[in-house]
Amino acid sequence: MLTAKKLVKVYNTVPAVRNVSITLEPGQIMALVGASGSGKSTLLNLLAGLTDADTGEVRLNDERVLGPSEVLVPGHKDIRLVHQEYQLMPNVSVRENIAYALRFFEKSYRDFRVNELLKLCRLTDVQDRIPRQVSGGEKQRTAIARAIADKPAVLLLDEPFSHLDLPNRLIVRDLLFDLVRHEQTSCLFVTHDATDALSIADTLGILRDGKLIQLGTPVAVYHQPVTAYAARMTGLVNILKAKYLSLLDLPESDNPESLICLRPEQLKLDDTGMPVTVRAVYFKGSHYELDVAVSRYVSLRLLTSRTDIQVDQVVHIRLRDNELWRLKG
Ligand SMILES: Nc1ncnc2c1ncn2[C@@H]1O[C@H](COP(=O)(O)OP(=O)(O)OP(=O)(O)O)[C@@H](O)[C@H]1O
Repeated sequence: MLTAKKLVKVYNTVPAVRNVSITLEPGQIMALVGASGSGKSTLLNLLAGLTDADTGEVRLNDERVLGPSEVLVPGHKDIRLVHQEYQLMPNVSVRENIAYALRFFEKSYRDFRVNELLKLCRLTDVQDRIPRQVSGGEKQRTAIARAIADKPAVLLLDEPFSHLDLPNRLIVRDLLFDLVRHEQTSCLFVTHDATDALSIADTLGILRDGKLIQLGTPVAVYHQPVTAYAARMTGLVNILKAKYLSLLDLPESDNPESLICLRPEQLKLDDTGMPVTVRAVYFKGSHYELDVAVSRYVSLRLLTSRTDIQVDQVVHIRLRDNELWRLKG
């Protein structure tokens, strides 16, 4: 189990990580989501023992993970970090890049394990190519295969999905899923886009300005975000002041300035609902996203499978159930 307790890191005067505590169980996938500059990379480096914390500590089971000022070779043997740039050896094949991580093992085991990793990471067909002859997705999977070759307890990934197209994102998502299931590796990745995090993580954290402002299951964070930032980081959302609830035929709350979070799927088209004007229609493949004007000041997003909605059309909308989520800020 990897635990971080009250980690703090300040660069000169810039606080990059503020008092972050997390626990990562074996076989668990955790995603930390945050905007650019929220401290994601710094936190990963602290967890990997590659940056010294100002205060706080990281432990793997009962052992303290030492920082670079305390050891000759920075990093912990059971914790691996896959960087965004992959850092592969450019002049040797995919297979040899992976095998290098196993150079201290017997050849028969090394061959067996490399074949297993090539299969797990869907790289068998490109194993003899050098990195510049494979795609970005394949490079990244090579970096993951190399990182997990000697079965570390913890795999940390910096933005594993950000440079990949959709098919490759799905391959990496499935790969991480298989990895934790087959090898009981703990996996923590950071990302600025929660789309993949929501579907794969057991636990989702929201980082803002170096602080972990929320930690919970993806379902809980998605439906009950603590702030407007957490709501926006986890998907499409309507955020409106409580004083506008009457426009939706809902009772206003005691504090008219408090913020209400309404996910688009909580709204539906319903002929008995409030009239609104369609401002835009976006085709999303499986459905359409509508931007509707409720008043001069309030517009909302909702989803529909109807194909007949046009811009400027008046439609009627209603809340699916009367459950509203109030944000704290
Ligand atoms: N070596 C450094 N020296 C000074 N400030 C730094 C250093 N590294 C990061 N910072 C600052 O610390 C804060 C957190 O940076 P960090 O790179 O951890 O964020 P991030 O969430 O990973 O950002 P991004 O998504 O853009 O990579 C930022 O304000 C950044 O400018």
